[in-house]
Amino acid sequence: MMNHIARFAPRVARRAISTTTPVAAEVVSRNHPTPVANPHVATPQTVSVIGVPMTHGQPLLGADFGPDMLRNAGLHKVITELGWCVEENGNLNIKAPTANDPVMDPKYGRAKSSFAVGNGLKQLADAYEEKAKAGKFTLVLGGDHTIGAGSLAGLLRAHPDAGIIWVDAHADINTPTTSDSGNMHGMPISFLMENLVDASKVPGFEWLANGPVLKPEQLVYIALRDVDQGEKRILKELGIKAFCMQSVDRYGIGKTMEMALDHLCGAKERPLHMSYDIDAVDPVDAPSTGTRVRGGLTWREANYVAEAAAETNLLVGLDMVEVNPSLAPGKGADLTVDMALLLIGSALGRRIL
Ligand SMILES: NC(=[NH2+])NCCC[C@H](N)C(=O)O
Ligand SMILES: [Mn+2]
Ligand SMILES: [Mn+2]
Repeated sequence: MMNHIARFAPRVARRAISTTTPVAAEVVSRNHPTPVANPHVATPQTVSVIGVPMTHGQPLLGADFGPDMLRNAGLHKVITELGWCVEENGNLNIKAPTANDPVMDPKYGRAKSSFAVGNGLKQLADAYEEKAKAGKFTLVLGGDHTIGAGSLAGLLRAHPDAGIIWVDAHADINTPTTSDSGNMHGMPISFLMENLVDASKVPGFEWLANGPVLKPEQLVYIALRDVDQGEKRILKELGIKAFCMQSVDRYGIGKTMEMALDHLCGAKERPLHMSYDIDAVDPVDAPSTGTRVRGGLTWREANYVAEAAAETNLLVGLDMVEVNPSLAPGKGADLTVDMALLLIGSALGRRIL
C-alpha cells in the first residue's frame, strides 16, 4: 500500500492576500506569488465559485440559501487567506418546476421534477467544464446534491479520467427505478455511471444521454451509513470502493483516506474532484441539513478527509452541498455554515501547522 500523503509534495505555503468586494465573474485578488504545485491548476491559482441554489432534488426549501450564506459568512476571505485568487460567478438561475413541465414516463421509473433539475444541472455542467478547461479550481456551492451530477458531467468533459471522492452519509446512486423516494438528490451518480440510466428517457436530462461517463473504478465513497437496498446491489455489482462509517471505526480516518486515495491514484495520478455532502458530518456538528443521519464523521475526521484530499495536490474541484440554514435555524445553522467553510478551507490547503 502506497502512502499518498508522503508521495505528493505538500502545497507550498501561501501568502495571505487582502480581500476586495467580490464582483461577478471577476478575479478579485491578483498578483499570486505561489508556484503551481497542482499540475491541473493554472497560475495564478484561482478558485472559481459557482453558486447553484437548487432545491428541486428534494422536498424541502432552504438549501437555496446555502451559497449566499457561505459567502456572507466569509467564504472569499477563507479562500484568499490561503493564497488563492477568487473568481466569483454568482448564482446560476435555477428555474422552478411548472405544471407544464414534461414528466417521466413511469415505465422508466420516477424522478421528481427532473425537468427543472436537469435544466439547472446543464448550466452547471457547462460552467464547470469551462472553468476546469481554463485550469481553475471549481468550487460549487449547493443547493441539494443533485448538483453533483452537473459537476461530474463538466469535470469529466474536461478530465475524462478524473477520480471522484464522494463524502456522504448516502450513496446517491439510486436510479429512477431503484429509488423509493423519487427524490433526485439520491440519484446524481447514477446518471454518470456507465450503463446505469438512459438519460434520454428522463425529461431535462437528454443532454447527458451521450456521455460523459464514469467508470466504477473512478469513484470512492467516504462516510456512508444510510444506503438503500437497491444502492447496495449497485455498489456490489459494479465493485465500487466504499468506505462506510464502519471502515472509519475499524481503520481510523487516516488509514481510511490512505486506502481511498490509493484506490484512485495508486496506479497513476489523476485529477480529483471531491463532492462533499454536509450530512457526512455528524449532526452534532452540522445539524442544518435535510437528511440527517446519526453516527457521522466527527469534527476532526470531517476536516481530515478534506485535508488528506488537499495534500494530494490533485484536487481540481469541490462541491459543498445540502447546507440548509432554514433547518435548525439560529445556532444550528451557524454551526453548519461554519463547518462547511472550515471544510472548504481544509480542501484548499489549510494546515494546523
Ligand atoms: N444527497 C442526499 N442527502 N441524499 C439523500 C438520499 C436519501 C435516499 N437514499 C433517497 O434516495 O431518497
Ligand atoms: Mn447525504
Ligand atoms: Mn448526498
